Amino acid sequence: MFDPRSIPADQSTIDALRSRGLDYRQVDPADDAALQSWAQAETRGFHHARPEPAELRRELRVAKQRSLRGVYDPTAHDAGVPVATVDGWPSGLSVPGGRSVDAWAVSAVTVSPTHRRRGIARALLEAQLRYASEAGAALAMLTLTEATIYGRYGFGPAASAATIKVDRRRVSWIGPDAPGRVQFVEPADLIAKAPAIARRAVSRTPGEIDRWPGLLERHLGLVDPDSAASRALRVARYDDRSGQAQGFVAFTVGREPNLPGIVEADVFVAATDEAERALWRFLVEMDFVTEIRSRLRSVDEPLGWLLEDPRAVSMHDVVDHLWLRVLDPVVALSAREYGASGTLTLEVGDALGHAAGSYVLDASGDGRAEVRRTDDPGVDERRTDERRADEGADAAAAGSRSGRRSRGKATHGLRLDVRELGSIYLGGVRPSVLARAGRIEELSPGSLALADRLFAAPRTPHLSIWF
Ligand SMILES: CC(=O)SCCNC(=O)CCNC(=O)[C@H](O)C(C)(C)COP(=O)(O)OP(=O)(O)OC[C@H]1O[C@@H](n2cnc3c(N)ncnc32)[C@H](O)[C@@H]1OP(=O)(O)O
Repeated sequence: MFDPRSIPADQSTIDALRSRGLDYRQVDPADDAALQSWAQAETRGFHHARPEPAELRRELRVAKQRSLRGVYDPTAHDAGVPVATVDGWPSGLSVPGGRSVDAWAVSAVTVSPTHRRRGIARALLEAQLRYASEAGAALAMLTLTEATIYGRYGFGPAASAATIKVDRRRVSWIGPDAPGRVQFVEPADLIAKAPAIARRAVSRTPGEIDRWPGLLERHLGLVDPDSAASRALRVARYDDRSGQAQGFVAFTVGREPNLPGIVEADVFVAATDEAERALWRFLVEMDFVTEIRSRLRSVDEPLGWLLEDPRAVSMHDVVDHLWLRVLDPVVALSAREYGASGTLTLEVGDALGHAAGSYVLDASGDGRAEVRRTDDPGVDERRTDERRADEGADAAAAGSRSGRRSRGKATHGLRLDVRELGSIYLGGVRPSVLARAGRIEELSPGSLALADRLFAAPRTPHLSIWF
């Protein structure tokens, strides 16, 4: 895996911020005091309380693997605490068809209220995109606080999430019985198996990203196991008929004396549909509760179809959860599978340059597509050659497919900005919807209908964590 700490600080960002009297630098992963100051600035930037000591220790462990960057004001009262923070790291992103594409996660973007609106965030974000390109990421990605911040850097909303609430009194299960079993497990006993289950859950869901070391420990309450929050957490695991662990939920039941409780199940990891059904059934049939809530669930949950009364399930707080920014359209578009065959030109605009150009996407009926850049064929051929070399065994298959396929001139095309390309990439937003909003231009009749069919994904994209 590419080590983000090896990328030197971006010189143009250093110069731009120095001209404003500010220092931009990477936080030394060996300097615990500097990491702590960075973490304090980040929690303050998000208006959070100061972290508990155990949480701070966990953050430092994660931080040592990352390339944290900070902006420092040498004239400030405490010049060792950054006035702005950002974190970025390489991570796989699951795409339709079951592959993972190399992407770059951006997180922890904060600028102190004392230094806002001086262009610091812009400098940090533009540098992150350059690091991502240097690292070979085909896309950058983030989850965000406010939806008005990141469009200007080429990000578009690509996968939604929602809070699911279930009225326990209306629950009557009509779905199939699971052949395996759900059982309670202690978090410490699950942690050895949890990463493998999570990995399979991630790979079957477009929009999910690789889990990083330390995340599952936090989800299972193992960072500070004696805290009240950790002691309230219960964990149940689903094992299939052959005893293979295929999913787990971590939940709390909040209740007042003598009153039924409310289940809060925000950690819900299922590597198979069978595990997903079994874990839902376990939660929604629980006695002595009135409601089951789960945040960051898919907007396409099958739960309503498993109950006699689908209105027992309601969806709340639907948000544009995952935002994507395409950096290399050839690699990004080649990684996913497509829902139809056909040839489509994409004329992509990008004010920051990374993805700007004209591309032809040539999809065969087997789901794969060949993508090439048409406005600079030399660059495209080099990139395609490198990609094929990287893909090893896939190269032979790709070669034989391209032999079968016509390289004829594309007759269908769209003109769009890189933001819209990010939004349609995983199949969570139909190109025709963005065209209705005036954000995609159809270059010839039939192009939108073809694009809708091509970009359709068999599974609605979904990201179930914050990062
Ligand atoms: C991936 C993540 O980490 S998401 C987390 C984002 N961070 C937060 O929400 C924490 C609280 N907010 C902040 O720390 C800051 O307000 C930030 C980071 C959002 C913005 O930092 P600033 O340094 O003030 O932004 P900067 O001066 O570079 O502004 C760049 C542009 O973004 C715009 N902008 C900045 N913040 C916002 C906002 N909250 N809403 C809308 N527009 C914004 C500016 O107006 C400017 O617009 P322009 O392109 O027309 O010139």
